[in-house]
Amino acid sequence: MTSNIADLKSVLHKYPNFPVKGVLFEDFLPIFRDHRLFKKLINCFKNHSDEQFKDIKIDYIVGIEARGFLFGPSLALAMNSGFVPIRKQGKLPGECFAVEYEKEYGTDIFEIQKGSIPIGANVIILDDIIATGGTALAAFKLMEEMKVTVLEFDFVMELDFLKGRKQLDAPVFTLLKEQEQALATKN
Ligand SMILES: O=P(O)(O)OC[C@H]1O[C@H](OP(=O)(O)OP(=O)(O)O)[C@H](O)[C@@H]1O
Ligand SMILES: Nc1ncnc2[nH]cnc12
Repeated sequence: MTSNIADLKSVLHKYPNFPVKGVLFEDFLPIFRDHRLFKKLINCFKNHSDEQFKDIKIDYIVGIEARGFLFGPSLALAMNSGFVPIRKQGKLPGECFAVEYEKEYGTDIFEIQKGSIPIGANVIILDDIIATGGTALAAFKLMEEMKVTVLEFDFVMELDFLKGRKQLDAPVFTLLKEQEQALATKN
């Protein structure tokens, strides 16, 4: 596991002042350019879930637009779970639950299709990064509307200094912890 983590971390790239001035943008897209790293990413999350939820069926991976869509369906397939998307407003047909939220660099509205997850199902919410936690909290609120159980939030990266996980009322697992980011941003 440790060397897998180091391999995955080695290809991450930071872009200062993107998409707005003052934000240090964490890009995890290079992971997908190498199928071996992509496979490691999926295996690491799957191994974690197998250990963490030995006797619990994870019914659905709920992926957050857009980057949660890049690896959510692959992880769901590996875990024999379904995949359900949370999308930005106006993209999903049919009746939806909606919630407005604030993130590190702006505001948005999320939607999920009513009835896309059965009441009482066990879900994991998946995204690339937790920054302020506004996005993840909005996803959680949608899960409350759907009356499902959030077993965990899973992220690839976390901006510790923004303390986003404090907002969340469910366990948080971050595959690649990024302790050094606070320093990088201040410099
Ligand atoms: O913890 P927060 O401060 O809420 O920020 C985290 C969110 O921001 C990014 O998404 P973004 O809204 O940029 O959308 P995208 O994935 O569609 O580019 C990222 O993929 C997370 O979803
Ligand atoms: N610093 C950051 N890098 C990448 N995605 C983000 N989403 C919110 N903050 C971000």
